[in-house]
Amino acid sequence: MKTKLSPSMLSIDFGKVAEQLKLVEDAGTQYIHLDVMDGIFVPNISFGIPVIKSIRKHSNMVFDAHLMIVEPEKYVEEFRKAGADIINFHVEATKYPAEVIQQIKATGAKAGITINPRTPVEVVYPFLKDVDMVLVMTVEPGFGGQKFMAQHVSKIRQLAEWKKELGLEFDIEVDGGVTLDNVREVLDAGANVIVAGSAVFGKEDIAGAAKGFLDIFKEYE
Ligand SMILES: O=C(CO)[C@H](O)[C@H](O)COP(=O)(O)O
Ligand SMILES: [Fe+2]
Repeated sequence: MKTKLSPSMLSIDFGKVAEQLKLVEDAGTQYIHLDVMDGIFVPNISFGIPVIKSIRKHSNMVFDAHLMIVEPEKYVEEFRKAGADIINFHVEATKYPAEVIQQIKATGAKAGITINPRTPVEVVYPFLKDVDMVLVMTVEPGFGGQKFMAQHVSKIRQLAEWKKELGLEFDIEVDGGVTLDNVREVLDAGANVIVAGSAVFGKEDIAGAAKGFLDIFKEYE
């Protein structure tokens, strides 16, 4: 499985969105991570459907939406229409995870299920055969630029084991505090979609930072 970089737009300069998206896309970045926050599921508000719709015109990257919102089932179709290619929702945010997965797939998007640091990885086991992606949080969701919580790498390892045991193909995405210094730890554990916000858009040389990750990924091909 080819490893993908998914830089988080949370750390982009919102006055230079098109320009900075182009920098990472030209560097070879495949995905762009879109952190949607509602101020209820997480104690922060970011951006939503109209912003995603607007930036869709400026990028051909795969739009990897991370919905940190309660009752994601109310908005799945709208996020898909706005241009999301992958829709990740939190298992903690809905009473109906199985239904949300089917709802996402019915739109033609890929379905991802996400777990907070405090959620045991076993919670997603019943859904593994149905999802395209599992997103493991390595910070408390809500803010960029936090410190990587290394104790959650074991969840990635467990998911990689289940994937092998069950003969499944889902992606394992990791999100929160990932840098050039710790990315090998999550790649070694089995993650193949790497979110990095402050470690890409927070850097002076954005294209160079993205290339730094992509060069490390080559070691794993
Ligand atoms: O979902 C998120 C926060 O809730 C972000 O994707 C994540 O924090 C990325 O930013 P950084 O790499 O700076 O930690
Ligand atoms: Fe995220």
